Amino acid sequence: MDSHSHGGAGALRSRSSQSQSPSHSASASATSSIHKRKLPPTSDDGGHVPPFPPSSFDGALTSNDDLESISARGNDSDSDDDSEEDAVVDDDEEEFDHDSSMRTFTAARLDNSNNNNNSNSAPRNSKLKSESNSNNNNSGVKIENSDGSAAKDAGAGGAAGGSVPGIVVKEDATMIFTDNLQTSGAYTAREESLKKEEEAGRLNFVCLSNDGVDDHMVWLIGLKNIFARQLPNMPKEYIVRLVMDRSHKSVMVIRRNHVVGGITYRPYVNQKFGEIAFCAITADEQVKGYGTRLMNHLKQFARDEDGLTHFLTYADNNAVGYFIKQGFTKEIHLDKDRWQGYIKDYDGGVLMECKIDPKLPYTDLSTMICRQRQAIDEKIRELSNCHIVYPGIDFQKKEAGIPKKIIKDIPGLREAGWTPDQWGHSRFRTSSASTDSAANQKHLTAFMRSLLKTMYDHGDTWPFKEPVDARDVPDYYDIIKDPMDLKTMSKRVESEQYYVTFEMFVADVRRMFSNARTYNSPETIYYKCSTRLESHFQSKVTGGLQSGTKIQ
Ligand SMILES: CC(=O)SCCNC(=O)CCNC(=O)[C@H](O)C(C)(C)COP(=O)(O)OP(=O)(O)OC[C@H]1O[C@@H](n2cnc3c(N)ncnc32)[C@H](O)[C@@H]1OP(=O)(O)O
Repeated sequence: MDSHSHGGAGALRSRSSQSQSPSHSASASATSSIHKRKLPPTSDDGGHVPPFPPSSFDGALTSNDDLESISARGNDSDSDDDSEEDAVVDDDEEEFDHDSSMRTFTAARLDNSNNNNNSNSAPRNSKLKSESNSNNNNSGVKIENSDGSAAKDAGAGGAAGGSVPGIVVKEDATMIFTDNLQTSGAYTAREESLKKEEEAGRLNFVCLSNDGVDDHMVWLIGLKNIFARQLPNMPKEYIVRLVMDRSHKSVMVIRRNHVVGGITYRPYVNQKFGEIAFCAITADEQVKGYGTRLMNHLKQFARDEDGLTHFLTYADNNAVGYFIKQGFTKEIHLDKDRWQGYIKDYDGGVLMECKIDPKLPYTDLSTMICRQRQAIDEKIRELSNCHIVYPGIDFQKKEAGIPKKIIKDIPGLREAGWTPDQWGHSRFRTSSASTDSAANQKHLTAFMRSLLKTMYDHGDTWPFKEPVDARDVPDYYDIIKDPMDLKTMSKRVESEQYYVTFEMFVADVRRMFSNARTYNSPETIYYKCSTRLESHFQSKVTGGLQSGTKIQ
């Protein structure tokens, strides 16, 4: 990138819109002296300026200077620069003054410059973040049948959810992805709603160049005004010149016959790439999805009408994020022979490239994404039952979190892949399959006692025998909020009342080991002891269960 310096402050301008930082401005320039566009010898304009202004606008805009002369004037001084600009865009300034959206932007910009002298990208980004977050939150809505009862078949691999009373199956994927945009992601939702606006005729995307048609000229001037406001460091003459240059085209968002924003680009048809010169959305319509939809229309148009395969642009530093989201990269893969010497260089910007896909339905991406999500959802349904919602259990508790009655089966547990041989997750039963709960408790206590003994006998037990003494380890209880040790567990076992299920006992053992690994780092002896003792415990549980006591 060229980084020539310029004599006068008035010359130091870039396309940069939002960054008001003096340092940024001082390094940023897009005046003709660094504007290195090299017109291709075979170019349709052949290097000469297209007729401008069009006949219908005679007198409205009077300057059609070439860029070199703009640069020369721009270099003079601030006041020169201003007066020159005024001479060129006097009439347009009128429009600015009457454009409330522009006033809003100016106010916002002043606010920003008060709050943040270097760049307003931070507040801008936080706004973007919060918007997208709120959208994302919406997308977390759980979809179930509205009546909560009409369960549907779970699909190929699914359980027979439809026939089980009380089971709720999430709504059909088609419904989720086409009728409920909240679940479809912020991008798709925005694209879809703008598409609907287009279909209803309230929004239009048009691609025009300076063709002399009155309506088109009004729109082009509206777009030029937006660029001039949104890219304040760009010389206004330069904007006028490119927007009205007949070798450039502009894709515009038109709402209620007013321009909301647009992109001006120059198609290099022979080289099959386009150069995006300017891109902006009017201030009070930004971050509503127009920029994305505009880019999608541009890509579709440039591919289908101009036969382009790539776009290049010098993205302003503070707009790089936007361009990345539109598929642009900083790596330029396009053969240099195709573009070097053709496009304009800008300071304060990053050269970025976007490959235009030959097949993608750019203006209907939302439908494509919805279908992809639907296909993935269907695949997940084939492999899992996670869309089936079971009614749950009536888990009545006494004080100590102990079930009043034994729960025979938890709905959905077996369907989720649970098998009775998974230790630690089952109710304790002796092999005698006694239904006498007192006898069961006795067997359970004996089994737990034997497990504690085998741990006590193990050589790695010493760190776990007693509760950790806070005098020895002052911060232990700051970090470990739920301590456990073998002595405490022994007391609980001997009470013959605490551990009424084997899971409760196993939970305490696991907590004791996980505490040790939370507080201590892996290379410590405590950590290693916990790992070894736990595996010893596990093997004893398995062995004990196999030899007479079983859980189910
Ligand atoms: C080549 C050049 O012209 S470079 C100069 C680019 N133009 C400007 O900087 C002028 C001021 N800015 C604008 O006019 C607009 O904000 C544009 C054109 C950059 C973007 O248009 P918008 O309508 O605001 O974009 P849209 O609402 O579609 O946002 C698309 C995504 O880009 C993000 N985005 C928009 N602007 C920016 C930005 N400046 N930086 C980072 N991300 C951005 C949005 O948050 C959104 O992200 P999400 O999909 O994750 O929610």
